[in-house]
Amino acid sequence: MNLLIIDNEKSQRDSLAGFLKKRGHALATVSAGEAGIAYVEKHQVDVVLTDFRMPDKSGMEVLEAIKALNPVVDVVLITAYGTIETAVEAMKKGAFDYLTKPIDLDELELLLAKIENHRNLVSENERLREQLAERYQLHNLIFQSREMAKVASTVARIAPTRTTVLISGESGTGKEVLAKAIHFASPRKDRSMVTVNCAALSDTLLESELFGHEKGSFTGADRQRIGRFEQAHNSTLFLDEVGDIPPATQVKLLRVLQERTIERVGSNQPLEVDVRVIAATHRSLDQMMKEGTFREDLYFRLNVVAIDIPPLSGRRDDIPLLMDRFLIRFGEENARGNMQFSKEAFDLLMKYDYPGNIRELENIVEQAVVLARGNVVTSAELPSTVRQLPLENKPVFSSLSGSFAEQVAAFEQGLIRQALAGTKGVQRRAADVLGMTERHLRYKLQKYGMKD
Ligand SMILES: Nc1ncnc2c1ncn2[C@@H]1O[C@H](COP(=O)(O)OP(=O)(O)OP(=O)(O)O)[C@@H](O)[C@H]1O
Repeated sequence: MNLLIIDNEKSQRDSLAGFLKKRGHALATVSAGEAGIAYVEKHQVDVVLTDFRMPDKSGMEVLEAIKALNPVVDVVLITAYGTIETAVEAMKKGAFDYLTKPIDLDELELLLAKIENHRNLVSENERLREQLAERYQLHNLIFQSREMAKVASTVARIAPTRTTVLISGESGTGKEVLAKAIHFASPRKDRSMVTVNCAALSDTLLESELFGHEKGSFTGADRQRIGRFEQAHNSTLFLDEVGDIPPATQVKLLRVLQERTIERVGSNQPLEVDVRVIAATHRSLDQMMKEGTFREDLYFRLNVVAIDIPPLSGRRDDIPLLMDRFLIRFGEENARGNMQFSKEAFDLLMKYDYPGNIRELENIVEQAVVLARGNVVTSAELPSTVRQLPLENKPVFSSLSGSFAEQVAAFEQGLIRQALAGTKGVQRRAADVLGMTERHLRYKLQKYGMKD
């Protein structure tokens, strides 16, 4: 360990130092309290052995100062007059222990072994806690909004189980990202998550995709095929766009979920599978169920835990963090170094509604990074839908030309026009809005030749 001895008596310092060096510790010595505190401030120290009575500071003051600087340092007080009171006070202030003079070297050695043991345990605990935190830090899921924190806490609760989860949310809100986050926070994380996009396949193909088929079971089935359920054995199966599963396949899916066995198309041999199913939909299954296009029994099987991801416009607190992370990511991917948004680009992106949700934000930032000339993304690189958003703090005049008087006049006219537009031309109310008398407003209108 790294030890520091603080003692004003040279003989005591030297004898302790000699002994401790021989025991393999790294050692520093100082002769006063203040110097000891300064040393701790600048160096890595594990244990401080400090004398109790010193001319400049008491051992108790040294103890307090060191603990305030770095609470991880263990402090041992050395006192000539061991009284219960001093011991109690020292322990209360956070000393690891105290020793009485003359120091019994065996006792000192035992004490240091105890400290070392304790420190190892503490760092082991910290490591375990970090590992735990890492596990609960959701894989690739960026958020800071309260809405998503709620989602994340549900995920943390249900991830370790095998419960079926139904994720709903608009397109691009991150349903697949969330499914992966659940998978990676689950005990199944060491096997890959298997994904099926149910909307992308025709009825027959979807069935064989999900459950596999035997050779010759239908035209074109020229060899046996392992289905996604079998592939996802002991892992997670993500059924994206589950609302698009046709009714006949819905029945089969329901049976698999109930019985936990599958049959390949063209076989009646049941195979047991242990699969956790996460389903996602951008459609309202609730509505589809009412309309009779989605089976009620399947809906309840899937909807054991329901997670609804709000659209990005409903959790605007996530926007700046996502902007920032995407800027870093695309900056790195395109070897553009440290990128930044100009103030105007930032304000516009903060204002936009993102009908395409996170996917749209991601695309906008990627495109802007690619188009940017230097390291700054300006509003010129943003799509016109974003660029054309009105910004309240936009200057009234677009260029600084003309004399001071001309610019002030233009500014005043702009304000007056805006106020009149807001009050549908009613001058009395416009004057109120502008905080001037009606007479003053009329004077200005006349002065600028504006329509009365
Ligand atoms: N919380 C998030 N943090 C980081 N990236 C995200 C997050 N949510 C979504 N994304 C990104 O946004 C894009 C869309 O996400 P994803 O494919 O998961 O959405 P989806 O809801 O499944 O969309 P769809 O319904 O269209 O399939 C992806 O590129 C993903 O990386």
